[in-house]
Amino acid sequence: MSGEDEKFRILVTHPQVPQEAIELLQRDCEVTVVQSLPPNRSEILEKAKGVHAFLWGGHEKLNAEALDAAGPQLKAISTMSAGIDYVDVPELKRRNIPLGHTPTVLNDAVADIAVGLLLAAARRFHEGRQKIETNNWETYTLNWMLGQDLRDSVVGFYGFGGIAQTIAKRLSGFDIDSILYTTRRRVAEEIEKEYNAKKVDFDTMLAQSDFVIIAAPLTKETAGVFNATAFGKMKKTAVLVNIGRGGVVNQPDLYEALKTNQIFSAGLDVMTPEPLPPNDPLLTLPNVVLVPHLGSATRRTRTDMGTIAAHNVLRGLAGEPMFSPAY
Ligand SMILES: O=C(O)C(=O)CO
Repeated sequence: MSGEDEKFRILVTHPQVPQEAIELLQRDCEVTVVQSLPPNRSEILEKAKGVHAFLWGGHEKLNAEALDAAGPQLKAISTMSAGIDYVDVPELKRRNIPLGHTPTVLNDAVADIAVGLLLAAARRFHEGRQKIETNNWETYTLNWMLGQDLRDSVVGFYGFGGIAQTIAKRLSGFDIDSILYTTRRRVAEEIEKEYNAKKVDFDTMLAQSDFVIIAAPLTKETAGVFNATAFGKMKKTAVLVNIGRGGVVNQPDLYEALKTNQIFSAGLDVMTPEPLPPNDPLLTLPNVVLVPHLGSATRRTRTDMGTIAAHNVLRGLAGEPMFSPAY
């Protein structure tokens, strides 16, 4: 489109999408930004009417209702996230609407959080703080608050894509022994060599790993696979880290496994539901470290995610392949 009256119209569905992204879109398009925080569904639906693209800034449901609210001229959408579990992908495909998302750019930030959670859970940071707060710092015993070593450990990954490989790169600095990973498809041989990684079945990965890191998206296949049976196959000394999606874990089963010391500890960036209610039983356990889905929450990453989402949208509008297509 060209000329003042014929500009593409884009709805940005979150008021905190970085200014850099808005400015990119504004160069050639007319941009409307949702103002409510948290974004109000009715405001999104009302402002969607007649737009040609969405920059979908939050994790609000992106479904037929939103697509209908825009109308048949809607040509392109990008999320500002790697995970797209809140998107009705079959519905978008049915309508031939290309979808972009923002993987890769957040690999470093999410990997940093994963390593932080792994160390915090292995070395009992949360419990340690509780000991100080309750005046239970036992200086007299040598065997107090012993944790798990990363050195010479076997690290298991459930999912071995970009984020997992970025975690593996960081862990190589901790002198781990090797990596076992469970995925549908084997990764390239060079990658396996680089990280001393071997593809194994789920049960072997669970049984042989000292640390198990969930770095898989939530899909029909991954939902709830970390359940009582899976925890029963893990080492009693194992540490579980989840930076994928809360739904991959059966949370009541995880609670039981931690409470009964069936596994050693867990570090979670993602959980069910989000936000986790303050009275959730997980919060009563000393051996779980929780952070409120902060994986991609760094300034630089957020800006990069916004910019990539904007490029996705602009390319989609131009009928070109998106910078990072979701399908
Ligand atoms: O972008 C995503 O999907 C995330 O969950 C980042 O933590």
